[in-house]
Amino acid sequence: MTTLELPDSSRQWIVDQVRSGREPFDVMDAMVVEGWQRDQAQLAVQEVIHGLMVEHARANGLPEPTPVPEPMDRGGPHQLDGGDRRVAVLANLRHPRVVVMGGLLSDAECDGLIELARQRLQRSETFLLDEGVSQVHEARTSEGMFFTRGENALCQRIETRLAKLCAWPVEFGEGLQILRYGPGAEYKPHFDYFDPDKSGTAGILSNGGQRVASIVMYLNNPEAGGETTFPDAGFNVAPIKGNAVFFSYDRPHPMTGTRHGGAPVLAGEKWVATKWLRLGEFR
Ligand SMILES: O=C(O)CCC(=O)C(=O)O
Ligand SMILES: [Fe+2]
Repeated sequence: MTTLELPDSSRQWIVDQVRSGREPFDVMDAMVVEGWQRDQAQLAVQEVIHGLMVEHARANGLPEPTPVPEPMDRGGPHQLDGGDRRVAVLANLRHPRVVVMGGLLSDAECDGLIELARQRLQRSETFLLDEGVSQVHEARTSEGMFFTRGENALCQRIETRLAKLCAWPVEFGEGLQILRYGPGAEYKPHFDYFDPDKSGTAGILSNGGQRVASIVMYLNNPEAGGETTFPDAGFNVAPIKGNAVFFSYDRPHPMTGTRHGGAPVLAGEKWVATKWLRLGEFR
């Protein structure tokens, strides 16, 4: 993070605004009215908020926050710039940090991913970080497969779009994962980051570092069920073909509120593509 020569009085004013619950964008607007350049106001607010978060983490024995992808910096309040496609903002939650996106993928792209994945599906496994192995687990009753990053033209196009939308380098992303849930299948609530206390985690982190964001893209319309749930927030996202849910987590800790699951499919089937973004380059 760049460090600004911020006068103590300005810093204190921003701290007071943020502590009083004012939204960061409103604070920036007020600074612009006072004559600040918008990009300088943004840097100042970001820096002050980051400082407050580090202070809070140190005081409470929590992991310190890392940078995370932020789609809402990429357009206006309703439309995001995906480069080759405009993507709608359908809902936008600050905590947990969730953005529900409309029309991220075209119908043809959804169908294309399903067709490419169908022959390669296997019962999904869960990585058991204590044992350092991946195993079939009752918490996860879907079937799935992984593409490698940039494996084909369709993956490349979608990965380029996601990188643009999230302002996060393509090289920091894992390959797309495709999941199919049949009737009754589900993915019980979990966190997508790797638990720092588990013995298998260090090995995983040596390539790419922590996961910091997930994008779950819906590839079809299940007849009933199959929502993505955020039980700690009481927030559910309907699986609608072409839409997606983005969420970020600035540290591997439940305080991010990003525990989520795939609710049981009640009728029909559910297909999703999941993209995980890492803190660094993933090879
Ligand atoms: O299927 C869903 O709605 C969620 C998928 C998920 O949590 C994951 O792929 O990590
Ligand atoms: Fe997940």
